[in-house]
Amino acid sequence: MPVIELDNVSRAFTVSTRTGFRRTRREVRAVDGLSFTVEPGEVVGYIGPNGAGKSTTIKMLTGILVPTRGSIRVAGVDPSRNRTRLARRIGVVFGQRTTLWWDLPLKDSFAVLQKMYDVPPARHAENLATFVDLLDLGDLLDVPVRQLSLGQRMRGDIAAALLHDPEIVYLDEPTIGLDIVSKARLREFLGQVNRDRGTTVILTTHDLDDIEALSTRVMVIDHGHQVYDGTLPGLRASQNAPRTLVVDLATTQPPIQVEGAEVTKTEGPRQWLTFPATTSAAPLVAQIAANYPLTDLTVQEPTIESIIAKLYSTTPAHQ
Ligand SMILES: Nc1ncnc2c1ncn2[C@@H]1O[C@H](COP(=O)(O)OP(=O)(O)OP(=O)(O)O)[C@@H](O)[C@H]1O
Repeated sequence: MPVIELDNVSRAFTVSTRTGFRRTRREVRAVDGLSFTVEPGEVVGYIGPNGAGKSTTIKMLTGILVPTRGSIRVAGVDPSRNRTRLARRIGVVFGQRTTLWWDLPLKDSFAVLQKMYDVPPARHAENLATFVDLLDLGDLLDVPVRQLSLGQRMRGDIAAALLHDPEIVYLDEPTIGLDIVSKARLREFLGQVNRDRGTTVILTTHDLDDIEALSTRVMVIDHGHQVYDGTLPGLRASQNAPRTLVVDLATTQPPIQVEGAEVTKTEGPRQWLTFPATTSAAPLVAQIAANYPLTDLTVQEPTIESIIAKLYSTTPAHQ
């Protein structure tokens, strides 16, 4: 049974703008007719350009915002009518803000949360020990939150969001501003929590490496509409973005002639050829090997960045 269900959900805002002495009111549909379900244990990457409606969706899922139209159920309840009850079953992390108490040492914030969520002391101690170990928080527990670096604070925030064993966790830009090592560590931790505890994860991010590392499913939203829902390989295939053959020849040559592929770049004896995603690379490789002094060769898949950019540019709202 789905743990999250949205049925034709919309949320509009009235925005007033002023030009000279005239004030005009305009309706912005941040989310417009959105329907989807999420099964327990899924890790869904929820992506879209700025202003697409991602935060509005997450706010409706946590019950902070009420939809203008449509219905939402999270863990079997309507979030806006059961906000307090639902709070025990969900965890939320906003990369840009902390939910920890600024002046308290990290461990005191954790203690407040234990009381707030009424977590049995033994369970709290067990979770704390696990998270301190996995997130390497041992030396930070006595440090006031305001003295933590961004990466340290983020690890603290993620532990805080998970201490009460939520079934669902919403992560809004959890790796924003972190260095590569911290990002990798956080992704590994989140993957482990999902595997070990079956926690459902909704991940909003502009860092597509987060999605590649963690998500089994990608949902793309643009102008409040869903424009894609499926796997990452499926997203690649749907956009039919060309693949690239990187060919190393024994000697520098003019652009080589290969039927079904086109040279787009040369650099000394190396040449780059693009070919349609629907074509197999094998006959191209055979052609090159038969006609040129081939020494090495690799096939490059299109980057997700290029695929997503293509998807945004082809959605109706942009045309
Ligand atoms: N409280 C509000 N009042 C008026 N308009 C709003 C409000 N909140 C959001 N909007 C508008 O709704 C649209 C969607 O905003 P939302 O914050 O959900 O986008 P987002 O996908 O999270 O963007 P970003 O990636 O920039 O965080 C935008 O046009 C935004 O200006």
